[in-house]
Amino acid sequence: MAVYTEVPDEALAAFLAAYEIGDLLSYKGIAEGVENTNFILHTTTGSYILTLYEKRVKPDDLPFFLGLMEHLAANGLACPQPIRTRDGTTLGTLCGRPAVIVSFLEGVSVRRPGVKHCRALGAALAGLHAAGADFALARPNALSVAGWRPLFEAAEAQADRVAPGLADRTRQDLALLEASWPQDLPGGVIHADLFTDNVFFLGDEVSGLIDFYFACTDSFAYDLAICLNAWCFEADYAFNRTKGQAMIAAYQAVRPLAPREVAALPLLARGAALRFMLTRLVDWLNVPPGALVKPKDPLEYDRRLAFHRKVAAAEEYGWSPVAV
Ligand SMILES: Nc1ncnc2c1ncn2[C@@H]1O[C@H](COP(=O)(O)OP(=O)(O)OP(=O)(O)O)[C@@H](O)[C@H]1O
Ligand SMILES: N[C@@H](CCO)C(=O)O
Repeated sequence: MAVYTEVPDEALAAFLAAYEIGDLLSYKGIAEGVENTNFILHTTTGSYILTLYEKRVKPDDLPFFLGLMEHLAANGLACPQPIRTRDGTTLGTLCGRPAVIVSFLEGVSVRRPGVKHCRALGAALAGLHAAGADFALARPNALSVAGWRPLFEAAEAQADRVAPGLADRTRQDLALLEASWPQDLPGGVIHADLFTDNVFFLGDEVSGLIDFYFACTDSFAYDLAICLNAWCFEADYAFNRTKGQAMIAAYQAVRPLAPREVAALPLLARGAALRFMLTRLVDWLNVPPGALVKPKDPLEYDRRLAFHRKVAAAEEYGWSPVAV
C-alpha cells in the first residue's frame, strides 16, 4: 500500500490552515499507487487528494508536473488541478516531504479494457497532446532510449534468474533500438505512463487522467506506443488488433499521424515495451526488505517484446490511413 509517510492529525491541520478548502471532515490513506503517499481528504467544500512526494520524484521536477497539470486543466483537460494556498503557492512541505493538494476526479479505472475503452483512450490521448501544445516548460524524458542501457547494466547479471535467456534477448533489443531509435518526430508534452490505472471512466467516457509524474517532452507517437502496449494486449499476450485499430483511429480523428510516425510505430512500440520491462526488472531485483508494495512483473513486457520483434508494419497494430 502506498502510505509511506504517516501524517499526524496536528501536522495535517497546520498544513491545511494555509488553504481555503473548508473544514476537514475526514481523511484516509489510499492503498493504490506505488510511488507516493496519497490521502483522500473530505472537507466542507468537497473532496481532494493530498500527495506527499516520496524519494523517486525529484523536487526539481515538481514545478514542471504541477505547472503542467494547471496548464492542462486550464485548457479543458480533466486532470487533477493543484490547489493554491491563500498566498498563491501550490507546493508545500508536510512531515518533511514536498506536498500538494489537488482536485479529486470522479470515475473508476478499468482493469480489463474493451474496444470502447481503447477508443475513448485514443481520443483522450490526442486531447492531452493538443492541450499541452503551448505549455512553456520542458522536461527531457530520462526514460527514453539513452536511459535504458544504465537500467540494463544494473540488472544484466541477474536477468537470467528471472527468465532464461532474458539477458541475451534484452541486449539484442537494446542494441537494435539504440542504433535505430526514431529521432525528430513531432512531439511536445507526453504523459508517458498512461496505463489503465491512470485513466478514470464514468460509463464509457473518460472522466479524468491522473499521475503526471512521468510526463515529459518527447514524441507524441511514443506516447501512443506506450498506450498500445498497456491497453491492447490480452491476458495471453496476444495483441488485439481491433483494440489497436479503435485507439489509433480515435487518436487520428484528432491528430492524424504523419507518414514518418506511422513508419516508426513498430520501433516505438518495441522501445516502449523495453522501457517498462527494464524499469520493472530493476525494481523486481531490488525489492527492499519488508517492502509493502509488490513489484510489477517484468515478464509481462518480455512477452510483449516477443510480439513486437515480429512486427514489420504499423498495420499490425491496427493503423490504417485516415479516410479523407
Ligand atoms: N485526482 C485524483 N482524483 C481521484 N483519485 C485520485 C486522484 N489522484 C490519485 N487518486 C487515487 O489515488 C491512487 C494513487 O494515485 P497515483 O496513481 O497518482 O499514485 P502513485 O503512487 O503516484 O502511482 P503509481 O504507482 O501509479 O505511479 C489512484 O489509483 C487513485 O485511486
Ligand atoms: N505503469 C508502470 C508503473 C509506474 O507507474 C508499470 O506498469 O510498470
